[in-house]
Amino acid sequence: MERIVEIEKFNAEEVTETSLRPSAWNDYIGQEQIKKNLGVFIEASSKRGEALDHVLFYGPPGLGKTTLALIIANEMGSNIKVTAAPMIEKSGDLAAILTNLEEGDILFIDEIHRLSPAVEEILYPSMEDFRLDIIIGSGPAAQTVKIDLPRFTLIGATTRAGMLSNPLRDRFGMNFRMQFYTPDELCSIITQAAIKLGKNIDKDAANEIAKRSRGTPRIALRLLKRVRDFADVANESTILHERSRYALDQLGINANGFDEMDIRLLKLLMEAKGRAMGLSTIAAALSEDEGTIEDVLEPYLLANGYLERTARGRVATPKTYELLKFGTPQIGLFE
Ligand SMILES: Nc1ncnc2c1ncn2[C@@H]1O[C@H](COP(=O)(O)OP(=O)(O)OP(=O)(O)O)[C@@H](O)[C@H]1O
Ligand SMILES: [Mg+2]
Repeated sequence: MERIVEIEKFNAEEVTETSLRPSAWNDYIGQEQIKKNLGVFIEASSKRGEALDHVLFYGPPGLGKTTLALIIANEMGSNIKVTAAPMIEKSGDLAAILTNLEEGDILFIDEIHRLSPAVEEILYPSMEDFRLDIIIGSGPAAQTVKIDLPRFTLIGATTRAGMLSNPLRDRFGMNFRMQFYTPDELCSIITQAAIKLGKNIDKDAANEIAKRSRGTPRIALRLLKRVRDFADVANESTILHERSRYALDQLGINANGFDEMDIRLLKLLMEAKGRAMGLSTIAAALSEDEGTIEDVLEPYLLANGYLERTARGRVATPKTYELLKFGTPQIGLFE
């Protein structure tokens, strides 16, 4: 059977990323625990000749949720239809997608926390009973028409797990939280991608990029491309450590991979001189919404010990003060 991969979402980033995206299970580096579990479930459902149970991936952007969904389809030899919640405006849009699926197909919905309540309502029975309930007409004459759907697998992805409604979350048979990548894993991803770009890369150079990538493959690949530009201009066929360090410095990439928002958040906390700061205060000061700070910005800082959550709010850790040279916290929180 020939596989069809339909991609509806086509922004510039997706297009440039596609060429570096691994398509085989073994080329997907890291997320070992997720891969191990998924491997078992995929094998079991294949053996039974059934569709895989619905899967939800959540975690910060660029950690490989979309990539993993495409790889699952590849592994199962299934067709995959890729879409994103903001593209499914009306319940009719979702009904059209669902009725076009075939037995064993995978439907990938990105940013699934953004589905409207009306669309979610249609999704529930579809996920649970593979049945579409459509209401025709209105008022006393309204009728519900039930349409049977083929058994499909829904793969949902979200950066904002907290914004998912409970009934929706409960309907996924498997939930996987994506982890940040270790520098070693990022090194392998960078080296693999460099080969695809037709370049050799020195181990130290790959390491240098890995260290500054915020634990995130998307950032690592972006930095690799920019470093490659510097190497190309210098007519070097291999990306060397010295060149990569120079390029990253020129690009203003912090040695710890912090981006501008990370720095703004950490500086704000350090200005509080060790006093804990509540989420809503931080959100107001940074003009960002609370959920984004909690789900997108903080996980990396928490995972690496730059930030702590206490009962009273967030504080920067001594590691952060040390790193950003801001003096030590004034209030004795760390004694
Ligand atoms: N484990 C991995 N091994 C190799 N490359 C990876 C891996 N994970 C991600 N990538 C690369 O990183 C890029 C970003 O991954 P992807 O688009 O899957 O992230 P995402 O979690 O879906 O992000 P978003 O939340 O923004 O949709 C892709 O181009 C992919 O090539
Ligand atoms: Mg994605």
